[in-house]
Amino acid sequence: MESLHLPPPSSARPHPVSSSSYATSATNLNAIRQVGFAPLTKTRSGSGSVCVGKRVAWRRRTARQDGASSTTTAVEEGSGKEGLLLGEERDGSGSVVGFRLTPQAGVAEAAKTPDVALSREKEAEGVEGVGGKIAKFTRSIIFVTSEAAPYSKTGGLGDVCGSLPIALAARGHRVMVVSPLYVHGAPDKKFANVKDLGVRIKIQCFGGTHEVAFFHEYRAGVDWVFVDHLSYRRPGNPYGDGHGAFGDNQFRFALLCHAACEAPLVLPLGGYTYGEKCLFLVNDWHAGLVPVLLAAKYRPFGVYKDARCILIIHNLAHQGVEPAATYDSLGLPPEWYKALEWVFPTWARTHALDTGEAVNVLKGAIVTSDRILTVSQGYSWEITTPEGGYGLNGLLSSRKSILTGITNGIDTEEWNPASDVHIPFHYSVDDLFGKVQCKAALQQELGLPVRPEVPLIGFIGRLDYQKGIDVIRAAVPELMKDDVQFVMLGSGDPGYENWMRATESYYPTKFRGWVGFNVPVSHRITAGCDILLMPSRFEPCGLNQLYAMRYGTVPVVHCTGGLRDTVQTFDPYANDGKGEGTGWAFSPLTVESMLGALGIAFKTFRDYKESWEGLMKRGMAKDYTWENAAVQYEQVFDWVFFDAPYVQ
Ligand SMILES: Nc1ncnc2c1ncn2[C@@H]1O[C@H](COP(=O)(O)OP(=O)(O)O[C@H]2O[C@H](CO)[C@@H](O)[C@H](O)[C@H]2O)[C@@H](O)[C@H]1O
Repeated sequence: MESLHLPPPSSARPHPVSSSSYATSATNLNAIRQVGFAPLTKTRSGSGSVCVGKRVAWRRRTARQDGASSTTTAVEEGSGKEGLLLGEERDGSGSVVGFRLTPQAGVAEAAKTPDVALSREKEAEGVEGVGGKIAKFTRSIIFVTSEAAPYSKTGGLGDVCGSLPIALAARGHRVMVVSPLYVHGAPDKKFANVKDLGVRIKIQCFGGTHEVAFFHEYRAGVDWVFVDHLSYRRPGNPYGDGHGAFGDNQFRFALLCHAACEAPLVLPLGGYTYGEKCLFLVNDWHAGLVPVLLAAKYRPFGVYKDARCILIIHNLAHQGVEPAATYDSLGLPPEWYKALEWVFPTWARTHALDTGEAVNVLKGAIVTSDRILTVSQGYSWEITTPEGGYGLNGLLSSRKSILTGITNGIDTEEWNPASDVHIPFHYSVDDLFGKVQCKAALQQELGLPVRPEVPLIGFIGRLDYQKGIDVIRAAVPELMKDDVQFVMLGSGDPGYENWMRATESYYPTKFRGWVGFNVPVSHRITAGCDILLMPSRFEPCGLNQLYAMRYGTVPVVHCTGGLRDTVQTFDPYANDGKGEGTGWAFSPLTVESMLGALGIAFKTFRDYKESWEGLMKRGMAKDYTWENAAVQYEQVFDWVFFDAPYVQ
């Protein structure tokens, strides 16, 4: 299919008109958009940090200045006419959550699109979703995320935000995913079906007014919404390029959050907006300003008072911390500074005059969200401990009663050894011959000796401290003494990338290091290896061990977080000698204990073929479908609506 080249938003585009025709509290919205959160006049302490003690005085001054904070303009060229009310949309409790309007000129196309209209009607009539299961209460759900596969992916976050929305939509929920439109240069096939909604909003933050546009694709029952702004249109991945992280990431993701808060109010998807009574699912720090904005910018004006927000933590190590002086740019009222305030302990400060003052977006999300979820139960406990809490353990402990974990699912269509388009041979739990062929094909592809009797170990992941890559590096000389083969696929830290290249030339018949991000290769490694190694220092959930088990590849993992929850150490004596378990989870994280676990795995692979087959088959039989996880999410959705909003 011919892919689209998307032009950047510009003032020459169709002129937006008032959004007053939408089914929202228009008067209140206008009030919000007219209230100024103008930047404060800063004074500085000796260290260069903003002096917080002066804030109140500045606030009074700026309150009189009254610059518009966020102006929303929308819909169709020129008309400004209100749509005709055709009907209402009600939730499970009978409350009106949205109105069906006659489509306005700018949105007629979306409403007319037959598959969109038809599937939305089917949902409304209660036609059964995938697996014949529909949620008891259906909700309007807004995912906010920095990445969503297949449009953007650098790791597991993209996988989750590409799959969970579809699973929830299949259960009858109305689901929108808001993420940036990362396009650059040549037309990008991934965005070939994305259409400009013709809606522009103006967001006031970072000392200026920034216009963003919304693009849209309705796919697999989900409204995929892409926020378009020049700052997302650059080479590299969503967060950085060869020179490191982008310096304006705080701005880029603040913009995403502002736009995501407006999306349910201004986007007439399928003819009508999602409305105010919706549930935001915000993922990691990039989306962390959403609950703060709901509490600080919208609720004081009576907007979103029935909405709720759940923070999903995929990785606590990244928190969106920036100098305290940047607070004034975020487009938040000055009196909410404390929500984001973050003071580094004395030992972490760089010099004697450093006051350690910063703003921490994830902290802001933790103190304003209605509930907090992590991507496994084990991790939800770990982040309340000093070892796993990255400084936020105290705060997270204080919110323990609303903190839960749900293990991620996997996309069982993309990751299915019986039909995977990326692997050369197919197989299933009933016929494993294809796996033997996949191993031979992988050895051949990598230029390794084709030897079925040699255990082939794989590693896939970011070359990052989190993934225990230093432990692998320290263990390789010892590991390579054994008759094994090892293939690593990863990118990240240039030091480790160079080490992988050097190791390959040092052990040409045993080691391969594939530097880069390559999804088809990751599938072939998952299918072709006997063992998947994951010595992660911490792992909120981990997806590769789940993919591995589904492909009959036995995981050897560090016993932490989601790895501990999902990989059960092999016990050959259990079950009347038939054995139990799906892999090995070793602890502590040392070279010795990792080599010890690998040694047992090699012995089992070589000498106990039946036990090995049992390990493979038990892993392949595990149910890690998103359908399963979605049902658990729904339980949390019910809980979040039982309670009043945490910040009113
Ligand atoms: N070089 C490469 N080439 C091709 N594919 C590659 C690759 N490197 C990684 N991938 C893929 O990226 C994904 C990585 O997912 P993980 O869950 O293992 O880790 P990540 O740390 O990114 O995610 C964070 O979020 C997820 C989702 O919640 C949590 O499971 C996890 O614990 C947490 O750290 C997998 O799909 C993997 O195959």
